[in-house]
Amino acid sequence: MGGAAAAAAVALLAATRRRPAAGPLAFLLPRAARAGLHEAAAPAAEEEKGRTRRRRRRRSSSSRLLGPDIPDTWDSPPRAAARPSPPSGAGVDYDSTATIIDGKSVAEDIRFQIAEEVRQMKNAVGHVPGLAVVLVGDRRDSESYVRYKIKGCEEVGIKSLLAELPGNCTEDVVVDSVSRFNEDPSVHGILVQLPLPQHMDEERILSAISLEKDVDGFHPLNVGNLALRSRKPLFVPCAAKACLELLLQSGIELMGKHVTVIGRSKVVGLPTSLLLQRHHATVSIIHAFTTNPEEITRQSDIVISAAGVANLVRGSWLKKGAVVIDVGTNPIEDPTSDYGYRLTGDVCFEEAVKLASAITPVPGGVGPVTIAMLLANTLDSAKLAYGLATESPEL
Ligand SMILES: Nc1nc2c(c(=O)[nH]1)N[C@@H](CN(C=O)c1ccc(C(=O)N[C@@H](CCC(=O)O)C(=O)O)cc1)CN2
Repeated sequence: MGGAAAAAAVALLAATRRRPAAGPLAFLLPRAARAGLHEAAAPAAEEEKGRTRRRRRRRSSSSRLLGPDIPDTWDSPPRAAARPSPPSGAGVDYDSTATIIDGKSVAEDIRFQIAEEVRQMKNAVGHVPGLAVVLVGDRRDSESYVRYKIKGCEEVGIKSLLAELPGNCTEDVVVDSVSRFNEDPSVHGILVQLPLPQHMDEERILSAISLEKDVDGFHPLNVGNLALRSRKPLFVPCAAKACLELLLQSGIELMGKHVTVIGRSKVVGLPTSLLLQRHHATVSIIHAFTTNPEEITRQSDIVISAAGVANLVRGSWLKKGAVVIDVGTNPIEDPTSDYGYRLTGDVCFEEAVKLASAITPVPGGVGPVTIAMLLANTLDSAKLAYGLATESPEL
C-alpha cells in the first residue's frame, strides 16, 4: 500500500439499493446508523509471550491484587489432532431450523443509512466525516482489514486517510502520527490497527488518541465509562456493537438471559460483556483458565465466541435453541482454496447449526457489521464536531 493518505471518495450508494426492511424490527435501524466489531485478534503465542515479559517489567508489586499477569493462551480443543475436520457445508444432513443471521445484509442496511446521513451533513455544513487509520507493520490480515475499512468509507462518502508505518519504527513515531491526526480538524475518527508489533506499548499508543476521536472505543476512559452504568462512553468498540446489533435486529431478548462470552480481549470479549450487562443480561465470561467452559456454555441462552480458536465450540457445548454469535475469523489450511487457506469461526458451524435457534456464519456474520459500526462511530463523531448532535451517541 502507498504511504500517502487514501483519497477521499464519495461513492453514494445507488438509489436502487434495498432500503431497510419495514417490519417489527425496523425501528432499530435508525439507531443502528447512530450506533457505532470484530474478532478476537489472536496474536501468535510468541508475540503474546513477549508482551507478557514487558508487562511484567512495567508492573509494580502492588498490582498483585489485580491478579497474576499471565496471557490468555488457549489450548487446542481436546483431541484436536485426532478429530477429523468438521465437514464442509455441502451435503450435510441438517435437521436444523436455525435462522442464519445475515451480517452482510445488516451491514449493507447500516451503510445505506450512513451514506444518507453523510449526504445530509455535506449539504448542511459542507463537510464529510473523516477517518484516519494508522497501520504499523505488514501483517497480511491487518492489511486486509484496513482495506475493508477504507472501502467501507468510500462506499458511504467518508473521507479516509492512511498512515502506513514500518514494523520496526519506534513507539514515538506512532504516537506522533496519532498526534498529527488529533490536530487535523478534517479527521473525526482515528484508529490504530491491532495488534501492534511486540516492542510497542499498546496502552500508551491508544491513550494518545483524543477521546473525542476514539472511534474504536479502546481509550481507557471510554472503556471505563462503558463499565459504569451511570456513565456513557463516547464510543463503544465496534465488534461489541456489532454483536449487540445482530442480536437486537434478530429480535433476541437480552434482559435476564444467560449469555456466555468466550474471550476477554479489549477488542471484543471485554466490551461485549460490559455492553451485555448494560442490557441486563446475566453474563458469564470464559477464558483460557476457565476449568469447565463446556458446562458453562451449555447452560447459556446466548453464546458469543471471540476466542480466536478454530472450531473451539462444538455442538456438545450448546443447549438446544441457543443463539450463537461467532466473532472468530481463523485462517485454516485448505488446499482446495486458491489461497491455500480459508476462514473459519470459533464455532463448529455444521454441529452448532443443528442445535441453535439462530447463528452467525463466518465469513458474512459479525465481521461486516463491525466495519459498518466503525463507519457509524465516525459519523457520530463528526456530528458531535459539527454541532449536529447534542449528546453522545446512544448505546
Ligand atoms: N483497531 C482495531 N484493530 C482490530 C480490530 C478492531 O476493531 N480495531 N478488530 C480486529 C480485526 N478487524 C478489524 O479491524 C476485522 C476482522 C474481520 C473483519 C471481517 O469483516 N471479516 C470477514 C471475513 C474477512 C475476509 O474474508 O477476509 C467476515 O467475518 O465476514 C472485519 C474487521 C483485530 N484488530
